[in-house]
Amino acid sequence: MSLKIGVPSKGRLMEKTFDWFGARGVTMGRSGSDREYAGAVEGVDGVELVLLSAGEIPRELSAGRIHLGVTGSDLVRDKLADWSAQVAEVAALGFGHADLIIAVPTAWIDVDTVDDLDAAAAAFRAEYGFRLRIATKYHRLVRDYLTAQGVADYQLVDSQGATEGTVKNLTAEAIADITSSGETLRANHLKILSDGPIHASQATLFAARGAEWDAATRATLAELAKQLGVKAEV
Ligand SMILES: Nc1ncnc2c1ncn2[C@@H]1O[C@H](COP(=O)(O)OP(=O)(O)OP(=O)(O)O)[C@@H](O)[C@H]1O
Ligand SMILES: O=P(O)(O)OC[C@H]1O[C@H](OP(=O)(O)OP(=O)(O)O)[C@H](O)[C@@H]1O
Repeated sequence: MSLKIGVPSKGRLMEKTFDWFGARGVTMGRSGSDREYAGAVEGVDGVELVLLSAGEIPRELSAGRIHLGVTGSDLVRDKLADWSAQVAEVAALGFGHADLIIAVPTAWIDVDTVDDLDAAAAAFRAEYGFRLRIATKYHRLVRDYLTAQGVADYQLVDSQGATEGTVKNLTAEAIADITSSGETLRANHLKILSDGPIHASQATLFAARGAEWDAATRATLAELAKQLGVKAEV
C-alpha cells in the first residue's frame, strides 16, 4: 500500500507546501493540467499525492483516508473534536502564519480585553434583550476559548467569509477571525482584543493516527521523515 499525503490543491498554502517539500528533495506537482486534482511525488518511493481543499484535510485525516496531510493548525483544532487524539503533529512548516483573534468596533472605547467584552455582553443583553453576536467560522475554537475565559453571555453566528463585514452589515456586534497583516480589520474599523490570540496558526504537517499503517507505509514514513529531517511518530 502506498502512503497517501494530502496537500492543499489551491489557495495560499499550496505553492508554499510544494516549495517546502521541494527544498528538502521531495518534488510535488500536479500530474496533469492545472485543473486536475491528481499529483505526483518524486524523491521518495511509495508516496501518493492527494490534492484537497485545505479545509477538508482535517476530515480526511480523521477518517484515515490519507496518512499525512498539510493544512493550517487552526483548521485541525477547529474541525476535529479532541484533535490530538486523532492526529499527530509531525512538523510546523514555518509559513501560513495567521492569528485567530476576537475583534470589536474601534468605537467601543471601553472594550479592550475579554473581561471588558464580558461586561459589554451583559450590558448588551440587558439593553437589547438578546445576546451579543460574534460572527465566525471557527465555532469550536471560539466557544472553547470563551468558556475557558468565563464568558457566556454571547451567541455565535456563522460566517464563512467576509466576516469583518458582518459588523457593518449589522448581523453581528463582534467577530472572531484569522488575521495576518491586520489590513482587513483596519479597513472595517475593528480592533483586536488585547489578551493575545486564541490560536497562532501556521501550516503544519499532520499524521493520521487512525489511518491504516501497515509495514510498507511505516517504512515509507520513516524514509520520508528522514528525507524531510523531521521526526514522525504515529
Ligand atoms: N490572511 C491570511 N494570511 C495567512 N494565512 C491565512 C490568512 N487567512 C487564512 N489563512 C490560513 O490559511 C489556511 C486556509 O487557507 P485557504 O484560505 O487557502 O483555504 P480554504 O479557505 O480552506 O480554501 P478552500 O476554499 O480551498 O477550502 C488557514 O489555515 C488559515 O489560517
Ligand atoms: O489580516 P489580513 O492580512 O487582512 O487577512 C485577513 C483576512 O484573510 C482571510 O480572508 P480570506 O482572504 O481567506 O477571505 P474570506 O473572507 O473569504 O475568508 C481572513 O478571513 C481575513 O478576512
